[in-house]
Amino acid sequence: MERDNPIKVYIITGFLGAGKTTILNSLLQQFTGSRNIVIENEVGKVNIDAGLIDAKIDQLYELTGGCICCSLDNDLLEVLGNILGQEQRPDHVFIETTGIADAGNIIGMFHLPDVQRHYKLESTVCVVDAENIFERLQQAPETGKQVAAADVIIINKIQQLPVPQLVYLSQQLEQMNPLAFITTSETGTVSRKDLQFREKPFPGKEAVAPVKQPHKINTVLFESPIAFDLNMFVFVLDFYCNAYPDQLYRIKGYIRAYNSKEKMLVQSTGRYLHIVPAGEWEDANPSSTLVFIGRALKSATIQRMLAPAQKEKV
Ligand SMILES: Nc1nc2c(ncn2[C@@H]2O[C@H](COP(=O)(O)OP(=O)(O)OP(=O)(O)O)[C@@H](O)[C@H]2O)c(=O)[nH]1
Repeated sequence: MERDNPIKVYIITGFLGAGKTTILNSLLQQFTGSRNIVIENEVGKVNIDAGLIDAKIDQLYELTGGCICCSLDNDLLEVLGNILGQEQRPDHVFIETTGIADAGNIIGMFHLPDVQRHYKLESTVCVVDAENIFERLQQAPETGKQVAAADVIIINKIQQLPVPQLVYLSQQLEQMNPLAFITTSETGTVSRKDLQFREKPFPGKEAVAPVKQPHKINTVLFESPIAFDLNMFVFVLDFYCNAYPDQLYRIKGYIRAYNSKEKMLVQSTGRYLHIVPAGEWEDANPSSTLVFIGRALKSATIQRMLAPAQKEKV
């Protein structure tokens, strides 16, 4: 099992024209001195973005005519396999998705055991176009999923944006995805430091967004001292994530599992669900805390959904 020196992966998402390639070029300039590979995905037959990468990189893979989140998912896995066969392995792989990609499905691939053995997903970055993000959120559900799946959100094209609007936009994004770090970019430039994954404290109840915005993306915080039956918990979440992918975008948190001293880290983006032990509880009274991000989520629905997986209080 090879885990010592995994290849670091960065996924760059964002709706069409948000500024993904511009941001990627700016980032690549800061990764000189290491071996970098870029994977460009374009829904059309011709990859325009590939020609726009002007930073020095070691190799460029172009995947065209579909999306690596669905029709070209095997092509992405094949490329990841090919990279491993190279004489000199890269240090970093940057993946620029199409503007309409379901980011959760791509993230899910990096949790496949065979992929995880060689690759480490460092960060999923979502580039947001400050000029039209609210329209995009209403027009395209993928935009909401991209925001929800991100570890880092970059608000781009802010030159023309009055400060109060920028503050409002940041607050809205924070409510949509309280787990992500939010930063801004004036001219498509961003610092490498902003990409570093940092665990953010979980939002308190006061940070949870009401569902009154027109885009209807919100967060529900679930907290309970009642232990979960792990098998049932997996069954229930798997079922709901697959049944409602257009409503349930992301789940993250820790649960208390019945008959286990360890807390379990739960991550779900799109249809994949990943649960791993995460050390013993430091708290004398352990309690599960889960953040749900999605479209028009209601606290009562989440509670009803999880109830069958909860054991009696012990
Ligand atoms: N004014 C302004 N324009 C920007 C900024 N960042 C990118 N652009 C422009 O926005 C357009 C789209 O930028 P890209 O980087 O190609 O966006 P993309 O998300 O890769 O686009 P697609 O691959 O088509 O989805 C280009 O004309 C860029 O020059 C910015 O910060 N400010």
